[in-house]
Amino acid sequence: MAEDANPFESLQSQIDEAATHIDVADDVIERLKYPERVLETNLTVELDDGTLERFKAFRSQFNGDRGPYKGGIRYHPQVSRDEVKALSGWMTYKTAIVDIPLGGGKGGIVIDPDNYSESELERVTRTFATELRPLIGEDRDVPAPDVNTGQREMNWIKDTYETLENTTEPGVITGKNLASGGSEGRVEATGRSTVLAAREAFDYLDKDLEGATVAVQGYGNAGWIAAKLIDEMGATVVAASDSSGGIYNPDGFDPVAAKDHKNETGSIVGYEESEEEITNEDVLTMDVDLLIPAALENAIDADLAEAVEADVISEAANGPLTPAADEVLEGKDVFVIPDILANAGGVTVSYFEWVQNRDRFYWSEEKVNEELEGHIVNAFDALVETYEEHNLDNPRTAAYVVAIQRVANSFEESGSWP
Ligand SMILES: NC(=O)C1=CN([C@@H]2O[C@H](COP(=O)(O)OP(=O)(O)OC[C@H]3O[C@@H](n4cnc5c(N)ncnc54)[C@H](O)[C@@H]3O)[C@@H](O)[C@H]2O)C=CC1
Ligand SMILES: O=C(O)CCC(=O)C(=O)O
Repeated sequence: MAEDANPFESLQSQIDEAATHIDVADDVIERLKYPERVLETNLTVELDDGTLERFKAFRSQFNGDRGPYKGGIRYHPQVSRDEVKALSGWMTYKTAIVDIPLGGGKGGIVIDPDNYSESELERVTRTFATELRPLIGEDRDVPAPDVNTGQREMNWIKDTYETLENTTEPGVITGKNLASGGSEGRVEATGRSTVLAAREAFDYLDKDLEGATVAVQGYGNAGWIAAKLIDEMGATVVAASDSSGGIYNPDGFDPVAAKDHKNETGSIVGYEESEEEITNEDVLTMDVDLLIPAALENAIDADLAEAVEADVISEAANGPLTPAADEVLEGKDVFVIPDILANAGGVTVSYFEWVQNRDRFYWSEEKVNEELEGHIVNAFDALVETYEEHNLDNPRTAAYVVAIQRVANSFEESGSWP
């Protein structure tokens, strides 16, 4: 298992590294390294057997200089205050690199949803929504899905908020289903940007995506869609894993059938096209052209990075590399497309959902995907321009240079209170 780095410290070291390449004053950088505020709350919820259980929950509002705080809500036993703070910081620089008028936030509940019934999860979610009510709103803070949450939870939060506020405000949350005001293309958006960014990187590096081999770690929303779309672009997905283990076929397998198998059995392990069952570490260190980490933070530490053989990494997950791993991979000339760009499709289409909710006018899937592609290609071009102009060794630093500069500009141009 990879050694754990504190994700909040990882975020701060990424900011510090980028800060050495930009002309932003130290006191402004200091402001950009910490959340503006963090809600820590305890949700007391009645279980189906009538007993009460307490769940710790957080919402971090990192930065609102460029617009309302924006970012997902995660349900996971490892959710912690520092994790949520880091994730909200990454959201701030993510919305900046893709240049959408939003800030950064993130939330989470310390819970393993597999251990609770649907009605218990609904009560937990509605209790959290009640706690969040004074903080959120379409012009204040707009949550969305993340690990182990999806349309169902977003619909519950919207309904709770609208009921308590006695209003209609679908833009208070994104990632809803279509009937509740969701957007076409939101479910696929994170995986879509991961592969669009990979396509741009392959083009930049003069590498052929057609026939390229791909390994995907994590087969949830982000990972499986990335596998499906990269397969459609002509690449060959040879390995994938989820929390139960991995599958491998040197000739490639059908990502959709692998997902069907996971839906039926709970895991991709045992999928019939797999020639060999492999470990999660095998997936991360496989000799492939493209590696897509799509699970959780700290998947690759410095030791594992020594064994990584991929040429390009497109980070669907947030924070999958520790800073020490980043350094090792930089030394090995692995081109890492940073999370804040690679997985920014999710928040970009969330932004489109928010725009559509406010306009009460809905777009076709074709328009959503076309607009998304424009934002990702522009962000990649901005990264490359800065990468070359500053002669940087790490694309992540280039992305942060662009993003920090944009957030700092908004802050500085708003003037100051006496
Ligand atoms: N859902 C979204 O719109 C967005 C998600 N992300 C990031 O993508 C990553 C994955 O999120 P989702 O796909 O939404 O979550 P999900 O809950 O749909 O899927 C997570 C997947 O990771 C697997 N997993 C967990 N631990 C693992 C391990 N140690 N080894 C291998 N697989 C493991 C799970 O089995 C599951 O297949 C997270 O870092 C999340 O923050 C980023 C941007 C947007
Ligand atoms: O769709 C959103 O607003 C945020 C998605 C998210 O949590 C992320 O990009 O990490």
